[in-house]
Amino acid sequence: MDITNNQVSPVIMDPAPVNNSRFGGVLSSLLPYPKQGTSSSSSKYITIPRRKPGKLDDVRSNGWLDAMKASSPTCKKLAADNSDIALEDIDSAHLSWMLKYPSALRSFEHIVNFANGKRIAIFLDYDGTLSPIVDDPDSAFMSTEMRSAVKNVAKYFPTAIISGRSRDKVYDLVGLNELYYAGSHGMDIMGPIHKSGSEDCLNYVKSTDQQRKMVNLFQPAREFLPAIDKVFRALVESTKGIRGANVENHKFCTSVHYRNVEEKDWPIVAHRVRDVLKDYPGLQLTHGRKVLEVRPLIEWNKGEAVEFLLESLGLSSRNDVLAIHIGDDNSDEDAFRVLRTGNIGFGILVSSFPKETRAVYSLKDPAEVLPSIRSDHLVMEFLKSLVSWKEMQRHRATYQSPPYPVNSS
Ligand SMILES: O=P(O)(O)OC[C@H]1O[C@H](O[C@H]2O[C@H](CO)[C@@H](O)[C@H](O)[C@H]2O)[C@H](O)[C@@H](O)[C@@H]1O
Repeated sequence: MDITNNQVSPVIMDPAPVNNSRFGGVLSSLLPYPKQGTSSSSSKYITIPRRKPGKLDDVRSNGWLDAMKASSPTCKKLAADNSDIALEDIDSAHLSWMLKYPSALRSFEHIVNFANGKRIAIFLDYDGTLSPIVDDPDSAFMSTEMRSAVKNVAKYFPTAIISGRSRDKVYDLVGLNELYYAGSHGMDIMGPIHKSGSEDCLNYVKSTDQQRKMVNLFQPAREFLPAIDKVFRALVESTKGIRGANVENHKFCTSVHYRNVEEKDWPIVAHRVRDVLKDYPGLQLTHGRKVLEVRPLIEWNKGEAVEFLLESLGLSSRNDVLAIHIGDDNSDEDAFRVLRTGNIGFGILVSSFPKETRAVYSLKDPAEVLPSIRSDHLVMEFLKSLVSWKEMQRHRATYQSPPYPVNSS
């Protein structure tokens, strides 16, 4: 049996699953990938390994431009024609991709059957997941309906936003106090007081949240703050002549947007960024959706942030936890990977086009690719379905319990 779909036999398995004691060998046989690592331990948060600087990739020979072109491709059919798309118009590559990564909405029954009796934790990316992708990053607002869907989810399940934006910016955009927030690709986490009590290390900062409640800030890249600030200013300076280029400071990382730059000028963006980065061997470059992201060269990403939050919430090393991460971007792959390899849960990739992913499910299958159906609406539908399912379960539990106390003597 496979968690991805109970009707079709969809997923070609990797090598035979190993028995996973965390899940009593059950989840390992349900998820398509076997557990490879062990569960996280709090001691790993004391020192986060810094990676050795590598040689800076050459813009032409090493595929910066290919990656820039590949990031966030537009589905030609959608761009060219806003009219109805028949299912038969969707190419076979997409259909076979969908067999491998079925729609989380169409597989909902299967997901909740599997989740029954487990403690669910929800991790959500922001841009392209909770909000639609727009040209101006400052105008990427989530809808009021989405906000209320996320708020409802958080009533029943611990919920965290894990974004490439700075924590403050993403908090301003989401505006819900009941969530946990991890900004700068997980390098700035505001979470609960760590259950293991191991916060006495350099990476932790005690702070207060918007309601003046004591919280822990976990910032494993604090020493990079001056470098990020400097590189941000250098990038602003070096790209200021490029029409449409825009640089954002996200505190522990910085983004160079080229969505609004004419494609003929993309090589200029790539060269300028590369030239700046030559002076910063402690920083690395990653590719997002029409954005170049500059971040500290440390072993920390959205995947580590998911593990960290699970541990802080007292949800790691338990057999009954199911973590779900929903995201659309390359950086979300780190979270998908951790969930797969740790057999902790699964990822849901939001994508209109087939792509390699470590997620188990997708949102936007061929029928959902209609231009009138927005990805964030599908994510909202999934979140609402989870809430309805949970409410139904509670209702059933109340209805089935005897109306009077049972005398056990
Ligand atoms: O991890 P995320 O929350 O998805 O953050 C990744 C990047 O998101 C933002 O950029 C993306 O969304 C913009 C608004 O829709 C869009 O204009 C841009 O092209 C996308 O890449 C954010 O502005 C970036 O700084 C983040 O790195």
